[in-house]
Amino acid sequence: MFGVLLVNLGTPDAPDAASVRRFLKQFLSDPRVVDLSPWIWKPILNGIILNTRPAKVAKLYQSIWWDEGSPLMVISQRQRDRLAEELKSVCGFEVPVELGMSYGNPSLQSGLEALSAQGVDKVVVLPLYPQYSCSTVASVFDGVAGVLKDWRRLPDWRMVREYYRHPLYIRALAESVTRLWDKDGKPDRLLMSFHGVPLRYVTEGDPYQAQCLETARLVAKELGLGNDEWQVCFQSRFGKEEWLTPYTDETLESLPDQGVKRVDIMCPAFAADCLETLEEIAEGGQESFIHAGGEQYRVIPCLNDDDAHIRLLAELVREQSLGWQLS
Ligand SMILES: C=CC1=C(C)c2cc3[nH]c(cc4nc(cc5[nH]c(cc1n2)c(C)c5CCC(=O)O)C(CCC(=O)O)=C4C)c(C)c3C=C
Ligand SMILES: [Fe+2]
Ligand SMILES: [Fe+2]
Repeated sequence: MFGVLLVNLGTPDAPDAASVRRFLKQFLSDPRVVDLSPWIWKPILNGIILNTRPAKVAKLYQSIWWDEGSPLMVISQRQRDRLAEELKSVCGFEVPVELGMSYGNPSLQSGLEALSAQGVDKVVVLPLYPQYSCSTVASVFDGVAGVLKDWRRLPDWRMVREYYRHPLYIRALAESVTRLWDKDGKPDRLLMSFHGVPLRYVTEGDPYQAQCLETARLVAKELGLGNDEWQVCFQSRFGKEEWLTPYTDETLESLPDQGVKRVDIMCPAFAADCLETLEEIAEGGQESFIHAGGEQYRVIPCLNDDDAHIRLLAELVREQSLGWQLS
């Protein structure tokens, strides 16, 4: 029987310093995320970051936390449930879909074990990262392989590596924009803000930046935008190294002086709204832009559990499972 492991990054169990610390420790100890030599990185992580950052970041999580839990978790659960419904109606039989997070709970291990317990021996692993990066998708690969290395009977498994130019993805993003524009009009500029990575990862071969630029170009084309009507930037810089530029915060601060007073911003690298979109972009970004003289700042939600997004995810599963005898 075939099933789906839906994967995202993960999030703390609660918006308090202890939970955030536990989450950050696991996340930031992954050499795919921070690739510095452990001799250099471990003392910085354990001595400085894990002593200062959790309390600060816990406050940020508190500002976006929902009654049901962390937005990323709540939305991921809805995506899981809706994808299972969609696959049932497309395939005509039940397809188990489980959630597994790269860091925190539910883990990749619990997701894979839950699938196995339902008799699944063919697994499509679907990381919810449209653009491939070594810091995200490759870490999912490591995580899944790390679980399976202890199993006697391996499932057949395939992983969606990327979907940055899938027509259904591009269309879903474009429709999320036109929904706003048809109702409330166009801005001066559409910003597409992608999560950043250290520039060095890209110079060493990570195709992430090129894939982000291609996603943005295709969305702009789908929307029929001229060159001065849209722009790409990169958010969530971490640490001292140079990351992909232009940085989102600096871009927002510079636009009003260039006469761009009304901005719409979307985050195509995030399949679900989370701390990085609800706090950094929706709260922090708005403040930077208005403070710099901007007049109108609108945030376009992530695709979350939109119908068009769920149809895309089902199609990715279908394409990945072609050639399997499904039942
Ligand atoms: C340390 C380096 C980091 C890299 C490289 C990185 C890449 C990366 N991350 C996402 C998606 C998400 N990141 C999220 C939170 C988050 N990211 C980092 C650091 C790196 N990310 C940190 C330290 C944190 C935690 C918060 C903080 O301390 O600032 C999240 C949100 C999780 C949530 O709970 O809401 C997501 C999603 C992508 C797509 C990516 C590379 C392409
Ligand atoms: Fe991140
Ligand atoms: Fe951040």
